[in-house]
Amino acid sequence: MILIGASGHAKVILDILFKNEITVDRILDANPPVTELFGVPVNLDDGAQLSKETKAVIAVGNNLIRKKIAESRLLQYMPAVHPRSTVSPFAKIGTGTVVMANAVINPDALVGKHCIINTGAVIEHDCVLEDYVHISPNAALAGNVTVGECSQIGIGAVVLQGIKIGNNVTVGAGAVIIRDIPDRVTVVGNPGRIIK
Ligand SMILES: CC(=O)SCCNC(=O)CCNC(=O)[C@H](O)C(C)(C)COP(=O)(O)OP(=O)(O)OC[C@H]1O[C@@H](n2cnc3c(N)ncnc32)[C@H](O)[C@@H]1OP(=O)(O)O
Repeated sequence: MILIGASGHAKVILDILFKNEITVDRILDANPPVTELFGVPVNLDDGAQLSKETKAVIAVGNNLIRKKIAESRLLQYMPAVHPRSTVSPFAKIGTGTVVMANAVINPDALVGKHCIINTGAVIEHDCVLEDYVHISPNAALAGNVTVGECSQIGIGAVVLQGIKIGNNVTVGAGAVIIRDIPDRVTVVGNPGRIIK
């Protein structure tokens, strides 16, 4: 297994992989901030081709950059699920998606590829998360919520049941979303209002 990205987010993913007794051989980073993380060497990512059989997780928090890397490098992307998260056997999570400690994903939720379900996040029944979504720590989606590609739900935000959130949306920390949100906007506050 390799990681792509050596940020703080990578530390959390390494911790999850270690807890699952998965060996990480190396970490690639286009601009390595360190030479090793928890004993795993960090190497310069010069864009060289890797075997398509290489198992990998993209440990990059920025949704658009994660998408760019996934689309430019065809590897065997793996999920990373913390053993103390709760993922229903009736939910689905896509390749490359990471699920942090204490997160809950309830039945019939569909979580796409390369998503981040961060620490303590709650994804209720029947939610649909498209690819490259990030649900930040302690954010909660009530039942039947839809979140479009590359959108981020900020730390501690809540989304009421049945709401549809568009693509490339940023929901600010602590926001309360009570109405559908169109594509490419930033929403903050309670009730959530569009500021950009
Ligand atoms: C493990 C991890 O760390 S995961 C990462 C978790 N991090 C997050 O969830 C961060 C979420 N990001 C935010 O909440 C950000 O503040 C954003 C994206 C909503 C806005 O950021 P920016 O685009 O830089 O906007 P900026 O800081 O200039 O604020 C614009 C206005 O919105 C207000 N504002 C910003 N964030 C919020 C918020 N969360 N709630 C209410 N108001 C807010 C500001 O006070 C400012 O108001 P003003 O124009 O009246 O002065």
